[in-house]
Amino acid sequence: MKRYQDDSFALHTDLYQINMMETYFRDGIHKRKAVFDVYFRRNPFGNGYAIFAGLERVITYIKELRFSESDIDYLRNEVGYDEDFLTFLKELRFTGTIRSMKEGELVFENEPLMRIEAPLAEAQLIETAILNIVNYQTLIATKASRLKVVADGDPLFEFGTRRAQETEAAIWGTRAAFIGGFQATSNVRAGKLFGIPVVGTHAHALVQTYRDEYVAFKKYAESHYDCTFLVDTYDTLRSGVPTAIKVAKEMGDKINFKAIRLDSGDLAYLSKKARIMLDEAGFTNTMITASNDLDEATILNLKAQGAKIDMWGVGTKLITAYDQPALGAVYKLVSIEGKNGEMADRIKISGNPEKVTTPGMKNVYRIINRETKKSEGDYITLEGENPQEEKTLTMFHPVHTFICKEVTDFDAVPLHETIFDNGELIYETPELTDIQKFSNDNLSVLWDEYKRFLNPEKYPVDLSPKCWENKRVLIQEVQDQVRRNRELIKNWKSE
Ligand SMILES: Nc1ncnc2c1ncn2[C@@H]1O[C@H](COP(=O)(O)OP(=O)(O)OP(=O)(O)O)[C@@H](O)[C@H]1O
Ligand SMILES: O=P(O)(O)OC[C@H]1O[C@H](OP(=O)(O)OP(=O)(O)O)[C@H](O)[C@@H]1O
Ligand SMILES: O=C(O)c1cccnc1
Repeated sequence: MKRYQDDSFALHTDLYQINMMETYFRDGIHKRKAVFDVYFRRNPFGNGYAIFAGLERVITYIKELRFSESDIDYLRNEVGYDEDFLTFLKELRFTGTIRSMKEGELVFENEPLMRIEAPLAEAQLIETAILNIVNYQTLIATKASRLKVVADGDPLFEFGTRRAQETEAAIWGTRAAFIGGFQATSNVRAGKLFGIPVVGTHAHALVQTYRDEYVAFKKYAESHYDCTFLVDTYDTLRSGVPTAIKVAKEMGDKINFKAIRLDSGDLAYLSKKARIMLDEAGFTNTMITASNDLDEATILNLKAQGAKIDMWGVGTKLITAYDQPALGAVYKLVSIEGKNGEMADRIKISGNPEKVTTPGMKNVYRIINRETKKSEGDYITLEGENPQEEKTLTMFHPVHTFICKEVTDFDAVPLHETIFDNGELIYETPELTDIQKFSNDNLSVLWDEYKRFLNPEKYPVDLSPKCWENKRVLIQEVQDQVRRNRELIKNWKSE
């Protein structure tokens, strides 16, 4: 096959999206307004919350969305669409409205992270890329936030590029990790692109190159002011730590003996012993960094063992979301314009009540108790409802409706921002450090029960009575329709 230039993201979609676009185009309904929700059904890693990330990349994708000449050539030559449809694709730009959670926002299961209102064909096309971006970045930001909670204020460094699922995952995963609370990265390109602080020690290769640990540390010290020596190449306590101390003493003020790094063995035992050796040599400010397949469970455990580790380098388990590599966010149609121009809500039924979609154009509010300043839960309304106007909010679980509470003195904080308004980008992405701060500050509205690392309490995400009634009516309508269809098929078979 001829090779085509990789010059656009428009084909970064599943073929079925373009096939559906073609059906809508042939039927003349491709310009009807459709509304889709992006949401996930289970918080990742058994966590009590997730951290939303990915919006910046979604914005760039939407802004630049257009089929290039080579895209059209490929579709014409290799897939075989007709010219009129190809002309439509060629002229396509995103003209819809996107409302979204801000990056760094605390988000929960079954609430719309993004709401896309756009001509049906456009909204259909962008599903795959949006999910691709948001699923991964939200997963990594959440993993990073879990690590931050257990690190309890210690600096966390992202070391994962070499183990990431390809280059873009490393870059955008690093950005997501920073949003979730990591302090720095070893990936220099991520530093350049996003302004994330870069950090680096040295690898075992340096010691292997000079063979002798003393020579290696000395050469490194002669070429760098800030020194972190990796002390585990041969024998951490008998050779690595004493050699690092010797070199630091010899170099005196010519270097800043910042840290040693432990990368194997029993990190609790070695760090305690190394701490004593450093202190006894007068290097009380020299810190200990640990790495080696760390994750939140290991860090928590090392802390429980009294490990004397000050900084943590986390690679594989963070950047690959090792224990749960997919978030599972979905993109579901919730409303569509009818022939008469009026919007008609749509539902998708499932045998599992938690998988039944919530129809209608919706908004999400965080209900903050004015007295405690803590969140009572998130509250999903239909468009046009304003929960702030209610004196008393009745919040009930959308499946187990007997779980119910009344809230009176509250602020209803809208969580969605308008990003694109009829195709026009009206949102300015904040500085990454502000996003990180926003993400960190947000955690203070959650009671500790929702933040705990193991078996957290389930955070309420509730529907307004109107939203719930709308869903109930649609379920009824679909059930009636299924019954009618079954009758028709029965009659047709017996004819
Ligand atoms: N005291 C400790 N308590 C709990 N887990 C630890 C402790 N010390 C190290 N670990 C973790 O145990 C795992 C040890 O893995 P592994 O046995 O592969 O490392 P290693 O043999 O020490 O080093 P390597 O094989 O990388 O040279 C790592 O995930 C590490 O972070
Ligand atoms: O363990 P991770 O959480 O994935 O963190 C990144 C790992 O990458 C490096 O090891 P590698 O064996 O690739 O190289 P090095 O030890 O020779 O530096 C580093 O020493 C860490 O162990
Ligand atoms: O700088 C480091 O210590 C580092 C960088 C990448 C991976 N592992 C360690």
